[in-house]
Amino acid sequence: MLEHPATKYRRFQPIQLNDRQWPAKVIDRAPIWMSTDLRDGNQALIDPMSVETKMRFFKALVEMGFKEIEVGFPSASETDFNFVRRLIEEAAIPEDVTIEVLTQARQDLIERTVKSLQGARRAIVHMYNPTAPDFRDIVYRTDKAGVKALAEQGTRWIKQLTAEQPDTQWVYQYSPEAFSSTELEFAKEVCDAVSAIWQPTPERKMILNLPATVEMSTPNTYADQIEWMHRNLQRRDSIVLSVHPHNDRGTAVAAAELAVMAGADRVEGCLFGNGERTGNVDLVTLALNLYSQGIHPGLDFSQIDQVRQLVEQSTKIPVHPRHPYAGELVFTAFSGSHQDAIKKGFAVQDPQGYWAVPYLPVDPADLGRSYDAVVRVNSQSGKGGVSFLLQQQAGFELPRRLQIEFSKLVQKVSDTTGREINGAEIVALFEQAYLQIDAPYRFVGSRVHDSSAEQARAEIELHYQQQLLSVQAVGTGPVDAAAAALAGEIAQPVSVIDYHEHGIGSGADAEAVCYVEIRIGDSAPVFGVGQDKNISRAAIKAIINGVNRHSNVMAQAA
Ligand SMILES: CC(=O)SCCNC(=O)CCNC(=O)[C@H](O)C(C)(C)COP(=O)(O)OP(=O)(O)OC[C@H]1O[C@@H](n2cnc3c(N)ncnc32)[C@H](O)[C@@H]1OP(=O)(O)O
Ligand SMILES: CC(C)C(=O)C(=O)O
Repeated sequence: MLEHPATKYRRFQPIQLNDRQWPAKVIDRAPIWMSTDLRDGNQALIDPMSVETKMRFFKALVEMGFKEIEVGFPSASETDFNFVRRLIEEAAIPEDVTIEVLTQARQDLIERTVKSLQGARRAIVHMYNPTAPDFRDIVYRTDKAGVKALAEQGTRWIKQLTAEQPDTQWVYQYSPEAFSSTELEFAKEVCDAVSAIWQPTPERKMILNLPATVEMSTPNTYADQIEWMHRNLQRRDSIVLSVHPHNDRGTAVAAAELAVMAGADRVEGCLFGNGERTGNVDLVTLALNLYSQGIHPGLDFSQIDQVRQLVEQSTKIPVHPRHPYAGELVFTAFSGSHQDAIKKGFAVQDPQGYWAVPYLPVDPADLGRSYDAVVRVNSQSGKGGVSFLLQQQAGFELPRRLQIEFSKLVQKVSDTTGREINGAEIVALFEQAYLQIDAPYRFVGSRVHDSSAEQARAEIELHYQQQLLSVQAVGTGPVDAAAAALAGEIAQPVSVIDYHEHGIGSGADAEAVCYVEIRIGDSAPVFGVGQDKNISRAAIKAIINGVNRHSNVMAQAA
């Protein structure tokens, strides 16, 4: 890299628009969307789409709700020409959808373009020519007058040729290519000259599309340019003002949003930002940004994974796992504090109320994404994530101190293996550590007699060192009685510090789970967990489990 990049790169000059209005504007409805996936997106692919792929993509765009779809550049290739013909001949274009095609301002190309549209009910013919100084000097070796004359001439050709096919309802779109690096006064002069020839009316509007063909400035500058055109263009009431941002600086979404605040009625772009170089503006992000503000975008992304698959298969370009709203990882938290907040958010989320789950800007379910991937556990995770998965996968709702203890175990495994621990593995670890412990004592059976409101007698049968034992005691309830019975057996006091229970499942499959924290003698407290269809048996199993775990800890320490 250069030490002094200013010797090579010129700074983009800001626009003098001191009374700009757009910063105070709020977007309160969706713009008109135009998908150019099948044109700008397609022209940027290593392998452009076949007719079949385009057809599948077109149908999916229609299902998503797009009403304007640029389907190709029919004068460029047989594939594009044939695709347009097929759409028309197979009547594949719904009544409320308008197809659009692109052409250069060249007579032969315009003729072929208009020909491709024969029989269309309604069509947008989109003509472009570059207007910026670099293009004038380097590519066209002409001056402003030459560029303007080309735009005017091309418009006349289109007007004349489309008039010969009066059964089609024609809409004309003009783009001063490289608008955002064109002198504003000159861009307006060319656009005004074009609209003067086409003569749009408020009832039969034309589209003026102002592209950031290469994104050159911060989005506020693009917004200034759009507001200036919006305020100064002639025949504004007969014009649909459209924007077409590219993403060279990575700010196309912001540029499009500010441009809508600045007066744009319409946005052209591609799904997930496919398109030339760094891509066109991403229409999925734009639409879902609106959705997350409570504004319906008029596009349906309720099966976002299917949309992503369609785009990946058609373009052969993967969508980044961190792509807003659609990436594989964007509704996933690995880190402990995020998981903790998400878990608490889900616990209090009112299904009918405003969405307020921390770290999740929208409800994944609205986009057809499951909650399964919301929390994933690795060495960066804490108790919140571990207990969330344990609850989600197996229904266990651990008390807080047990969450802390168990998450340390999971973290140790994750640290040692150096990888993610999935939900099934977490459940297996939990069962191994807390449920599948039946030595030295194995529960065989139990009976609890409530002798009075304050007293219960627990009789417990146990298997111990290949013998069947029977222990019994009286306590204030089944838990207290079971603790006393086990205390007698191991000849040490067993005190219950904490007790929790809950149900898992429903109907005939319902089970109770009990968690006890017990202290045996003066040693450190241990947890015991018991699960059974009968709640008293679940509590007794939890005490036995705690005694076993204590005994195993002591054996390991010895
Ligand atoms: C910003 C954008 O995305 S614009 C869309 C770009 N998309 C595409 O180019 C994809 C489809 N294009 C193609 O397949 C080809 O370019 C074709 C078939 C349309 C034309 O191919 P060719 O005739 O071989 O010419 P090529 O594309 O090289 O065009 C260059 C010539 O067209 C002229 N030209 C380029 N754009 C335009 C335009 N918008 N209006 C008028 N003339 C133009 C150039 O000045 C150049 O003229 P020259 O030969 O006199 O120097
Ligand atoms: C044809 C125009 C709108 C274009 O694709 C661009 O400028 O990027």
